[in-house]
Amino acid sequence: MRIDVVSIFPEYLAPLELSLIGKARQDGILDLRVHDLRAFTTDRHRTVDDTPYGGGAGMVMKPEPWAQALESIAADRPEGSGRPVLIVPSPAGERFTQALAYELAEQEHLAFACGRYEGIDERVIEWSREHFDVRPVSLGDYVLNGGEVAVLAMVEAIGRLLPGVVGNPESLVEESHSDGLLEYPVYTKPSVWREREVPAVLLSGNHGRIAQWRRHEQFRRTAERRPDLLEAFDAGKLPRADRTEL
Ligand SMILES: Oc1ccccc1-c1ccno1
Repeated sequence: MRIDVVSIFPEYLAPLELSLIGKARQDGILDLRVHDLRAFTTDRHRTVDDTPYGGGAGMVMKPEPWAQALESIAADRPEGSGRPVLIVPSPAGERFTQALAYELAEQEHLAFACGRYEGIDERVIEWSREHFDVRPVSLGDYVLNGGEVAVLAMVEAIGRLLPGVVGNPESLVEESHSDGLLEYPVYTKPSVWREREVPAVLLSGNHGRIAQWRRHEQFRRTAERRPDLLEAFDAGKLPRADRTEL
């Protein structure tokens, strides 16, 4: 998979050089490129923002540097790859979910546009549809100062689903949201810790009963913490987690 990220703070994406995503890049599973939006400006001050039409506080990101950056990415797309997906992190986007992570992990080429200030001139989003499948995406119902943090989260959630990134693909199957429910609680040695015991069933060696207990714990936790997920589960709206291999 090829991923391009455009930001005025490219160093914000440095954590993607670490751990599993960093290793996936070294192994050639993930070709991730970070671009400084200011490299696509032409004025002496490398200006990327200006005052909003219609007034209001803050500044808006100018359209032309974005068009130059995105045209450059579209022109450099991998040989034979389909239409790239442009993900625009935004509080006004569709919700990022595990199902969307699976969907995006199947793409050959993703581009991320990290907005700052009050956002990117809307005409960039419209213009981008000429070259990309454009998806405004929100991490959740809260406000960040820019898209970089959202990109870190999404690239990790997507990248870890690619074949060869996590050591044991089985671990992708039994995690929160993989089957529409929250994951069960986990325990390790010692069996008694500060007078707290591990549930006896987990020490029984009875794999059928352990599986039953774990499933019950998934439903109990989901009902307690995320009843909204339980409704979706009951309605059969499961995320596409039926794949251990993408
Ligand atoms: O609040 C934001 C500002 C810029 C880019 C993205 C966001 C955001 C908030 C939630 N998900 O994305």
